[in-house]
Amino acid sequence: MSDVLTQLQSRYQNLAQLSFAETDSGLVMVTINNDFASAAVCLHGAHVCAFQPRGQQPLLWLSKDVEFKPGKAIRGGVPVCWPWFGPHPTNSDLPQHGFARNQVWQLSDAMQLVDGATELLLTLNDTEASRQVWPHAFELALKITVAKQLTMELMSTNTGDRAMTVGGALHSYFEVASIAQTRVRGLDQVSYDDKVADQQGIIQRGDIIVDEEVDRVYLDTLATCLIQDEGNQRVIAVAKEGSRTTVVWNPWIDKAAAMVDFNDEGYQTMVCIEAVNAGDDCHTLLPGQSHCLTQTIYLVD
Ligand SMILES: O=P(O)(O)OC[C@H]1O[C@@H](O)[C@H](O)[C@@H](O)[C@@H]1O
Repeated sequence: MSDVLTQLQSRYQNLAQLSFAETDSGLVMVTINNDFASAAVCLHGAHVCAFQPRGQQPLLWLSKDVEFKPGKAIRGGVPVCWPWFGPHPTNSDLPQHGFARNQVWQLSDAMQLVDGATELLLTLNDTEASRQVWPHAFELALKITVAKQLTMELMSTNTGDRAMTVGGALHSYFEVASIAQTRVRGLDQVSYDDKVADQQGIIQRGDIIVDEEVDRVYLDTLATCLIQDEGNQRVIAVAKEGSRTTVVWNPWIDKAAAMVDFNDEGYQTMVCIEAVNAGDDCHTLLPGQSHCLTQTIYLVD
């Protein structure tokens, strides 16, 4: 057992809602169980791997071929993409979706709230290595509240002495019974860039139906999306704040097959709805300033 695991178990021994374990590769996983839901959070990437309201099916999709490896992003759940979304704008040698999802975060605080929900605070600060990739002093904090709904608040703070510009995403993978019986509502009439067709400024007409590879950047939208998961007879709501960009992604057959950590059939039971800061929706923070990107997911009653 690693020192980190022993320390966490001792520090939170009185918080019965939490338990700690390690993957074979040494990543620390926090499991949360309360009256409302269960969840699992990996300290590697501050990655929510699972969320399941009591008596319900899981809301988040995790690849059956997921790899828990130091330095590698976890396939499924909610990767935290930061401080940029997608490829780095000027240097293709830098990692896609930034570096935060490949770092080990600290569990800075955990508590039971008065209503019985659980709150975790995970933090990541700049290091010598991060400053070589991205030359800024920062604190990144992810507050995760596990209740009937799952709320993730990603707070970026400039702790340095010059301006920094942050983009990123809460890149949530949702589980559906069958993508053929799924619709995504909430983006009707919104303009989007289609990364598959390499076309800009297309207008969404009606609901989104995923019957091919979909990789779309919806612009200037604050909308709550509703995933109508007919096969499970449920509707998952995905609400957000601090983001005017929503990405909808499903890799479909060929791209799923090309990813070693994405099981070949997995595209049939998932869709990503991502709360994003990208393009002109990035935020320039002066010293001491912060930006908060929030995503909340829940089942519609
Ligand atoms: O494989 P990654 O780096 O986790 O990215 C997955 C997908 O993430 C989405 O957000 C992008 O729009 C896609 O283009 C990308 O393929």
